[in-house]
Amino acid sequence: MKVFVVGAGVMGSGIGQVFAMAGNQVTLYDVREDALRKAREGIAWSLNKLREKGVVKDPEETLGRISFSNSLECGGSDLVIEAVFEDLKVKGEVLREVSAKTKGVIATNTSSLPITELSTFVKRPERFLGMHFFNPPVLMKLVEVIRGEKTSDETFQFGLRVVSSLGKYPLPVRKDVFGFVVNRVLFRLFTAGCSLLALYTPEQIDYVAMNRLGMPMGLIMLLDYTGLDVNYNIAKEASRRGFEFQCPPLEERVKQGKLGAKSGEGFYNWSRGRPDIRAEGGPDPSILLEPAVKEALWLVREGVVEEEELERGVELGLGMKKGIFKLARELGVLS
Ligand SMILES: NC(=O)c1ccc[n+]([C@@H]2O[C@H](COP(=O)([O-])OP(=O)(O)OC[C@H]3O[C@@H](n4cnc5c(N)ncnc54)[C@H](O)[C@@H]3O)[C@@H](O)[C@H]2O)c1
Repeated sequence: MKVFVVGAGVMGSGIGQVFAMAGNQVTLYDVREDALRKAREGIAWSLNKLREKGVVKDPEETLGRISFSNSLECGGSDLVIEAVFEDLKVKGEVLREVSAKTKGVIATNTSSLPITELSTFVKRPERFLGMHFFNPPVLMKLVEVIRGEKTSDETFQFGLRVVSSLGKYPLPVRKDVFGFVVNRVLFRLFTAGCSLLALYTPEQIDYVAMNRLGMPMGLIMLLDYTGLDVNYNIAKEASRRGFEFQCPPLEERVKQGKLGAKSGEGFYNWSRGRPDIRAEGGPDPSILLEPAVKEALWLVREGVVEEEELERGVELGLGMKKGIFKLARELGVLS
């Protein structure tokens, strides 16, 4: 298959690499030459690491399947994946241009913009869908495949098949809801964690998230790690689109210039690297989990996703040891 990836940043370069590793012919396009150079270096480095682990046989051959281009000549592609900045205007312009050049399927890797809204920029909205890869695409086994209101059944099924062909799990998101599935669940966990900051320390909350909910990193630490400014912007966008994701302590810190790991301080001090979590007397885990369970139930009831799919998606996307429903039953949140 011929795949054209627009935007060679963190996600675009990873997505291009994944497609090349699965034997596809890939063109990676960016407007910035330095982004293309960095992408080539990053992919070459990663392929060599994967050879050491026995995952990739011939890094040179795999890299040879990727062309790095500053020309948006995507005609003849079977699939175009848009992975530019998370900005409606930028994405709109790119999609309009791409759609004038290809009759192939177009997918967006957006994490928070509605697929249906983005589909207004393309000529054939029935051949448009969401393909939400997780970071880093090479290592994360999950891809949410999102059906917009106008996506045809054929395009949706094509998206699911393509993701399977990459050796990843395609999580079918049958309705275009804000944040899709895994992030909606995560935002509910964040909101619960944030509200408990009035009563507990970040360490106490994170200790429970890691040791009782089986998360690989504590919730408050994850906010710091992914960037408080990034999460603050997502929270604002979420509220604007009718999904309440509030965290006043987050806003306070952003206003003080504390942006998390990247600025050296957020809820934690990162000056000596990733903080150690040792704490006693944290919250009851069911209080942390309950809003996420309600969200998961809503997603299933609304026909967005099926229970087993959601379980698998949360395990793979959030790295949780158990699915949300299983955990909820064990903790007595669900009977
Ligand atoms: N970073 C993550 O953790 C993550 C996870 C899932 C989804 N996403 C989504 O993936 C998309 C890309 O995010 P990212 O983290 O890779 O961003 P990034 O900033 O690393 O990369 C974006 C790239 O797009 C390029 N670009 C911008 N405008 C362009 C244009 N008009 N034409 C061609 N290239 C253009 C930039 O030069 C840059 O190289 C966003 O929609 C984001 O929401 C990100």
